Amino acid sequence: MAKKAIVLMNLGSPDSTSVKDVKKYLTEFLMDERVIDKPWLARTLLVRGIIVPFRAPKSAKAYESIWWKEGSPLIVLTKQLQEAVQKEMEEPVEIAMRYGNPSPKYCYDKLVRENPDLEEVVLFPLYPHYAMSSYETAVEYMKEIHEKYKYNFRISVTPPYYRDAEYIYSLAESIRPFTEKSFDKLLFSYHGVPERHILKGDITGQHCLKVNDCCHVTSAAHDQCYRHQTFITTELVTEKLQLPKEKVEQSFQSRLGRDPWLTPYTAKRLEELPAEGVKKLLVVCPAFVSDCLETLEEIAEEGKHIFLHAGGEEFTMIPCLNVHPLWIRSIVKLIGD
Ligand SMILES: C=CC1=C(C)c2cc3[nH]c(cc4nc(cc5[nH]c(cc1n2)c(C)c5CCC(=O)O)C(CCC(=O)O)=C4C)c(C)c3C=C
Ligand SMILES: [Fe+2]
Ligand SMILES: [Fe+2]
Repeated sequence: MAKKAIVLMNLGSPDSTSVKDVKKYLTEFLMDERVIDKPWLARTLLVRGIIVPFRAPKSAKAYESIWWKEGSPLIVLTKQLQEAVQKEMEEPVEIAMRYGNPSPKYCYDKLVRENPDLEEVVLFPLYPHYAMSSYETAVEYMKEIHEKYKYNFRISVTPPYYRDAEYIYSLAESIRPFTEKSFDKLLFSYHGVPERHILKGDITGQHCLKVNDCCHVTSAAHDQCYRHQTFITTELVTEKLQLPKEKVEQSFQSRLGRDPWLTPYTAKRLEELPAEGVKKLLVVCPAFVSDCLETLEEIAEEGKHIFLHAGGEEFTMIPCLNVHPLWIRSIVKLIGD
């Protein structure tokens, strides 16, 4: 029985690849006001009336193409991560998903049942970067459930670790073996967000996407600027791997809807790169620490197809950190800090 416990928090997946389960998952996900930041009525009409009915059958097919016999890769890999971290820690380690299962309440209840003297829970978001639609919503929801059900333990939160030396080292070392054979470019493809989210998150109200080269000009806004934080991860990993700048590029994937999202868009760059002389491409997706639909389907299947169809010759997707031993080491270190 422990006084302190760790919760690894991830996004979540549908319970199965059935259209019904995918609809339920997408509705919970997209009705989150930190994901689709429109007033409740507009969001409800858009999500329940348009996005979910049209998207669910397509998403269900996409999930089917990557589903493992044990379940969703994201959930299976997060469980594997839990087991690997647990081996290195005395405190109990649990997982909780922002949408779907296992839910935050299920996770807290299990911890309390098994550890009646629990005093503190450390939340570890499996997102290296701060975004309203990922890190923030996960943390705020865990806090909301904690308050709603009046649990007796206190919670603390691991800050975004996008520039943490151990994290950068683990990411760089996971990429290194792929850079040891010949390649033309390494593309860092991050999950995108609407530009509006970046403007909303700007605590100064006058920096993000307003100042020239905003993400490289010092600002208090950067503590919550997803775009800035992704650039820093790319720059630090590039430095660590001693790669020439011209062999590295950054883009943003997974755009939903017609609003402007962060650019350049990955799909567009994959189509353009072969004509620019890039024939052998490596792609890494550091917004995700566990492989998931967005890496296994959107990049490794769809992205590869776009690139090869446009004249590319070799496309290699570098796996996420998943259960890389250096990543486990950095999680343990970050939790201890
Ligand atoms: C407005 C829509 C979305 C925003 C903003 C968004 C931000 C965001 N998402 C992740 C991580 C993941 N997203 C995943 C899937 C996914 N994302 C969206 C929409 C937005 N995400 C949708 C609709 C979906 C579902 C699948 C689909 O229909 O395309 C996943 C994979 C989940 C899985 O089960 O494998 C992850 C992980 C981040 C980090 C982020 C902001 C930075
Ligand atoms: Fe997403
Ligand atoms: Fe910025």
